[in-house]
Amino acid sequence: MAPIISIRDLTKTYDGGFTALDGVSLDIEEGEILALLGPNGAGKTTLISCICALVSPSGGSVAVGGHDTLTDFRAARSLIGLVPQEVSIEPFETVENTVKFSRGLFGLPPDPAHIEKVLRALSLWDKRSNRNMELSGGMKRRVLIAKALSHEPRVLFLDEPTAGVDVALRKDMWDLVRSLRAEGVTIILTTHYIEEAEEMADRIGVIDSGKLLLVEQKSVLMQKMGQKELTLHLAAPLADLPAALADYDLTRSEDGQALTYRYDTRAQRTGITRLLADLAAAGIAFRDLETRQSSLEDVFLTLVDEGARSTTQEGAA
Ligand SMILES: Nc1ncnc2c1ncn2[C@@H]1O[C@H](COP(=O)(O)OP(=O)(O)OP(=O)(O)O)[C@@H](O)[C@H]1O
Repeated sequence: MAPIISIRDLTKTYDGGFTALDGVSLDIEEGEILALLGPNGAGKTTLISCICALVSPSGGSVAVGGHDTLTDFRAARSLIGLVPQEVSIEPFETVENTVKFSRGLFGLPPDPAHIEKVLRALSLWDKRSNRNMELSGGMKRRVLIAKALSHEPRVLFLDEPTAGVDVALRKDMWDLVRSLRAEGVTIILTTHYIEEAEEMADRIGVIDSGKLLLVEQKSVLMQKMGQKELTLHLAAPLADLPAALADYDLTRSEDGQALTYRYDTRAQRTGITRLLADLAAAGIAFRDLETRQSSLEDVFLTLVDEGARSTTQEGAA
């Protein structure tokens, strides 16, 4: 099946000369939840804004549902619901009218039943006659989501939807995201909460300095996370790894005082028993050991760190 969003070689250089996107290519499949992770200033909002045609790219192309966002803007935009990071709603308008108005902006006929469904799903039905200015911060965020869903989009963008919201609202939001996905809506979210991406996403993309460093199925990343490290602090420093241990995924510390063995926690055999026997046979004794589980956060930090180093090297070359 053709991807619902197809991004090719997208670049964005802002007027001041800053390059916020640097050759991003990505296909997003219909019905998936994609989480975009990246540090502050990585380019996540710029990417979303280019896909939603709020920011004009400097190069490359984006198609949504087969419609080019530049040459076929209206058709592309009508498929998209966007929940922006910043809360911006008309303070004196009522909740219900705000959401109805949003639907009208897309040229769709009124559909009170749909508006009611959306407001109920977001626990806003009881507040429908309140003015936006009378709502709490969390409720205003819900109104933004209701607006984004008012025209029944096939793709929903959530730009840091849970930044600064309480646990209950966060849970509600994720329930809603799950039910939308069940209806076939494609969801792209940015978040700083790695656990959230871990829980919700089908695929995870890591972006830094305007470059997409990785896009991977969560299950594949989880496999990487399933890695554990066993560090052996040796009784005496080791100058070189003996050839008898060459088959193990072993790293010698710089000072030769420690050996680190990486293994998959879900593999049938970890290989630790055999390793310890082979170490003893090679005459290598250890005085202490520790184990450590790598997390998605480790994977993320390593990628961002490696990305930063390769960018510095490119700059120096
Ligand atoms: N209108 C603009 N003019 C100039 N530079 C901009 C503009 N908007 C964003 N930038 C710059 O582009 C880079 C990427 O910004 P962007 O908002 O896309 O990052 P982000 O990944 O969404 O960050 P955060 O996690 O902090 O929201 C930043 O260095 C930012 O300062």
